[in-house]
Amino acid sequence: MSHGVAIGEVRHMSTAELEPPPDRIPPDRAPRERDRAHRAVDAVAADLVARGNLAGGEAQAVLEAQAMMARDPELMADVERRIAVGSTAERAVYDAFASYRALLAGAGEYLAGRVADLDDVRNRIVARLLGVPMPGVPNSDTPYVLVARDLAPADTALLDTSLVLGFVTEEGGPTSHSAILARALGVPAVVALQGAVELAEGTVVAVDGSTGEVVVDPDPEQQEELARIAEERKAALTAATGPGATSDGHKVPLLANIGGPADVAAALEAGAEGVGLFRTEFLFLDDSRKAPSEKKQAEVYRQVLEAFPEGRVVVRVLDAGADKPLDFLTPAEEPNPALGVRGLRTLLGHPEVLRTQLAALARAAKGLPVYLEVMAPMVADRTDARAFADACREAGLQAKFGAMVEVPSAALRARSILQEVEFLSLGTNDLAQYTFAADRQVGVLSRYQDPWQPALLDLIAMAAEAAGAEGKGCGVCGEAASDPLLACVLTGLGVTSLSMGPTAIPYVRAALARRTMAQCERAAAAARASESGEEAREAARSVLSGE
Ligand SMILES: C=C(OP(=O)(O)O)C(=O)O
Ligand SMILES: [Mg+2]
Repeated sequence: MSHGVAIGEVRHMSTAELEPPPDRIPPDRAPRERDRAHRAVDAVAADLVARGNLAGGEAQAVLEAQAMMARDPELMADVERRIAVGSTAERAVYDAFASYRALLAGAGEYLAGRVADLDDVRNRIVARLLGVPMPGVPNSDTPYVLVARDLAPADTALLDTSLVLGFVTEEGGPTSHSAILARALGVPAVVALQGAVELAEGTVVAVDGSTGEVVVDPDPEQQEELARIAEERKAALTAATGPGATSDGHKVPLLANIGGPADVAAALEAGAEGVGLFRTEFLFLDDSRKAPSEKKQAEVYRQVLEAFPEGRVVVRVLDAGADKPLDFLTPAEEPNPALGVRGLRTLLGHPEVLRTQLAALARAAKGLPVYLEVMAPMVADRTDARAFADACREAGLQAKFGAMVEVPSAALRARSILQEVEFLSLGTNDLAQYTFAADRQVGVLSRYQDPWQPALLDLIAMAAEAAGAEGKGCGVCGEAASDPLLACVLTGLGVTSLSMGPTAIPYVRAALARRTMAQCERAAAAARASESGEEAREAARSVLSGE
C-alpha cells in the first residue's frame, strides 16, 4: 500500500483477452504472416525497452526482462512453425504463448509473478497484429481509480499520476513485484483485494492506502471524513523533517531501498539518510548468460556510493533464485525454488560470481568517505554467515559485513550468527514467507504476508534483542518498515534502522516524530500480546493514538 486516500470513479484496466479467430491461411501467405509477426514482436519489444528507459530503476529492469521474453528465439521459432502449417500471425502468437505459459506452469516455478508479465507481452503483440488499441490503462481525461486483476510492469511504470488517483488490484501479494513498483509511484494502492475486478465501472470508491480499505460508494460524510484524515496525514508530513527519531530523541535512521542509480534521486528527495537495501540483482538482468564484469558493476556501485557522501549504504549481494531467477545461476528443475538454491546458497555454489561482486564493491568504494556495508541474503545459520564473512575478508573489502534475517532459523539463532557478522537486517518479506510457509507471490495467501502477524513480530524481537545484547545493529529492510504504524512498533521491538521505498520515508518520519520511545515499546508489547495480525494492528493503533 501507498499511504493517503484516493476518492474517485473506478476505471478498469482493459484486460479482455484478445483471442484471434482460428482462421487458416493458404501456404503462399505464410512469408507475409511471418514478416508481420517479426515486425510486431520487434515493435513491442522496442516499446517495452523505451518505456523502461523512461521509467528507470526497478521498473526498467522488469520491462527489459519483458522485452527479452518477447524476443525469445524459441518462442519465435514456435510462431513460425505454426504459420508454416496455416495459422495467421496473430493466432500463431496467441497459441505459441499459450504453450509457453503451460510450460512455465509445469515448471511450477515463480509462475504467479511471471505469468502476468508474459500475458501482457502476448496481449501487446496480438493487439498490434489485430490493429486494436493496446491493452492497458484506460483512456480518460478525468482522474480515476484504476482497478485491475494485476498490474503489468509496463503499465505501472508509465502511469500518469495526474490522472490515476490510486489503484486496486485483485492479485499480487503485498510484497509482489507489482505492489513494490506500484508503491514506488506514491499513489494510494490496495493489492490482493478479493472481488476487486467485480467493482462496476464508474462506481465511486475511496482507497485508503494506509489501512488497505476500499470503501464502495462512500456517502458524503464518509468522503469528508476520509479526506480530513488524508489532510491530517499530509500536514503531519510537512511538519516533520530531518533524521528519523522519536519525539524524545531516540534515533532511528531512515534509509532507502533502491534497485540502482536511477532510484537515488527519489531517495535523496525523501531525505533518506542513506541506503538500507541496494537490490543488486537488477544489474544482473541485462544478460541472461553471465554476470556483469567487475568494471561494469563497480561503475554502477560507485554512482550510488557517491550520492551518499558520509552516509550509510548497505549493498545486498546478488539474491538470485526463487522469485528472482537468473538463467545462468538458478537450477531449472527445482521442485520448490523458494526452498531451493537461492540467495547466498547460489553464491556459495558460484564463488566466482560472489568474488567478482565483492571485488567490484571494493573498487567502487576506494577513496570515498562512505560507510559501506555489505550483506548476504538468505543466511540460514552461522556456517552461512561465516562463509560470507570469509569471502568479504578475502576480497579485501573495507566494509561492515552483515546477514539478512529472512529465514526463521536465522532469527532463532541470531546471537550465534552475530559471532560472524557485524549487523543484521530483517528481510520481513521473505521472513513472513518462510515463517508461514506461504509463497509471497500467491495472492490468495496474502493474509500470511501481513507483517503484523504476532509470530513474525516475535521473530523480529528475537533478532533485535540478540543484536542489542551483542551491541550490534539490527535494521528492517522488508516492506514492513514502510508502514508508519508498524515502524513505531518495530522501533519499540528494538530495531535500530528502517529501510523502505523512498516514498514512504516522510510518512514514517512523521509517525515516529509523534511518539516517544516508551509509547513505541508499549505498542510493541500490545501487538505481540495479540492473537492475529488484525488484532495486533488495532492494539498498536490504540496505544499509539490514545496517549
Ligand atoms: C527485503 C527483502 O528482500 P526481497 O524483497 O528483495 O526478497 C525481504 O525479503 O524482505
Ligand atoms: Mg528477501
